[in-house]
Amino acid sequence: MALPQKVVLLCCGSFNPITNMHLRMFELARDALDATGRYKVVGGIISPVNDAYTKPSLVSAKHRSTMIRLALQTSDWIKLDTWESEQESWLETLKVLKHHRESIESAFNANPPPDTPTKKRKLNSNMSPGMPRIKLLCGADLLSSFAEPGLWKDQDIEEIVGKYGIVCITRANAVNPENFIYDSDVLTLHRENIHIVTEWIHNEISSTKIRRALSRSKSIKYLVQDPVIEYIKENRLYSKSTLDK
Ligand SMILES: Nc1ncnc2c1ncn2[C@@H]1O[C@H](COP(=O)(O)OP(=O)(O)OP(=O)(O)O)[C@@H](O)[C@H]1O
Ligand SMILES: NC(=O)c1ccc[n+]([C@@H]2O[C@H](COP(=O)(O)O)[C@@H](O)[C@H]2O)c1
Repeated sequence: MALPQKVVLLCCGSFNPITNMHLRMFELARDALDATGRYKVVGGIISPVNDAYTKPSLVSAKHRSTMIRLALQTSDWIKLDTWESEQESWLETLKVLKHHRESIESAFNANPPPDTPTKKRKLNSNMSPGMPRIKLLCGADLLSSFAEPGLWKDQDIEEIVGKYGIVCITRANAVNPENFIYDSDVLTLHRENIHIVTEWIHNEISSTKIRRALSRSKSIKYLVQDPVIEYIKENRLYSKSTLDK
């Protein structure tokens, strides 16, 4: 039987702030992919969006990254990567995927596992059987944003789904990903590259609701990691007065 394909999951987003659901997405995705026997998830990357994304109430990437780092203290396989947020401007998600693919390939080629045949090492790195592949991890709302006019380039969607693949977690109040894929020719064409993972423990955790609770001085305990809550308090993030500014 063929060895499972190694996979690194990349989740791009605002993380404003990071919630327990962001962390749970990685666990759900790893369980589901590993269970297929075709994949083995070997890593996870969280890439906070650049400040130039200019979403209302987006706190600085410095704060968002620090909160991610604090939240990841309990994970031994998900890592923060600040490359995207350190760029001069906002970057399309396809470019972020490409950057991480290239980093994984150069790390692999610099230090290939001892059992990789020398010939394979010299070939196009994608050909190496042990080379981890990167997939985009997202919620169903991000998948459905593909249909928002002008938001994503058609060729970016085609390359993301055709060349990389998507792991999509179902989300309360978001579209049913199966229906959404059916409505799209390009997503249907690459259906085998889209892994839908059902979150059976329905919840409505979102960063928007966390910010709203904070602005009303309501507790967010058990929805966000404790060190993140401490950091938010210390830096007075998302209070009514700071959000109004
Ligand atoms: N509860 C959730 N269920 C499934 N996916 C989620 C959930 N929360 C966030 N995600 C996914 O995590 C990724 C990053 O999300 P993001 O940081 O934009 O969080 P968000 O909660 O959607 O933010 P906001 O409420 O500020 O728009 C996206 O792909 C999003 O779909
Ligand atoms: N064209 C694109 O590549 C494109 C468009 C919209 C959002 N995104 C990304 O999606 C992620 C989530 O964005 P939201 O927080 O707006 O849901 C961000 O990382 C953002 O950069 C990418």
